[in-house]
Amino acid sequence: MATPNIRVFPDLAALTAAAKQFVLEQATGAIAQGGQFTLALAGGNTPKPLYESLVSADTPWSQWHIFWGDERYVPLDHPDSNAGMAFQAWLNHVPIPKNQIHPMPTADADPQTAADRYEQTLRQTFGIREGEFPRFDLILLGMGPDGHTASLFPHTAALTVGDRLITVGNKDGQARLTFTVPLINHARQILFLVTGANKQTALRHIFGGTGDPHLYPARLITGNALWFLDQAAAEGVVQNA
Ligand SMILES: O=C1O[C@H](COP(=O)(O)O)[C@@H](O)[C@H](O)[C@H]1O
Repeated sequence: MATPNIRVFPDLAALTAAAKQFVLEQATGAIAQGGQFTLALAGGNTPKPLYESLVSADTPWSQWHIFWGDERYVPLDHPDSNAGMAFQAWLNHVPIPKNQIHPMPTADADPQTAADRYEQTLRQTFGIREGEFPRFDLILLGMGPDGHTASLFPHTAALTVGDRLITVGNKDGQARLTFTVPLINHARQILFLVTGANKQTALRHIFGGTGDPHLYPARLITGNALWFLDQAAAEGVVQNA
């Protein structure tokens, strides 16, 4: 990887405040330039306080378009649903038009059907043809201790999908839906939010460019990425952290 663009914050609260400011700046810039802001959300624990903090933001919500970068294959009201979490923390409380919020579908018996369906949603919304990739204004990502990002897990088939926008991920035999590596890498801006000491080993390999990229899938994200780390994740990984 080229020299990674990393910022370290003392704790989750400081990281969240900076992430909120960053997201709102990206929104302002995109809306000024193109009249809309296309944002893909991460799941997991780390972004939840960011979503909660966005409830009070002063921004033209009617120009926001929300998608998800990955989803567990469970209904929206399931406690594991990434979309369910974001609705409860944030989206139920702001006036983004409902037809501009696009949770990944999880009701089809075959997750591949759902992946195809979401791919169509993206193609129609962004007005792109077969073989083209949309350019999100901002994709939020997290990273697990195993180096997975979105639902791109180590040594799974999803890592090698290069001709699709959405594919089926595999977490210990459980289906997930996920953005593909090329879709993520096409984003105007990617923002990783990573907290906790248990992420240090993976971060060391990712920033050092060492180890098999398929063992640390976040290494495959070579697009325009900014990394926000808390002190615990950065300790011993980032110089002077
Ligand atoms: O399962 C998932 O985990 C990752 C990382 O989550 P975190 O709790 O360690 O922040 C997340 O980015 C992904 O969206 C989610 O599905």
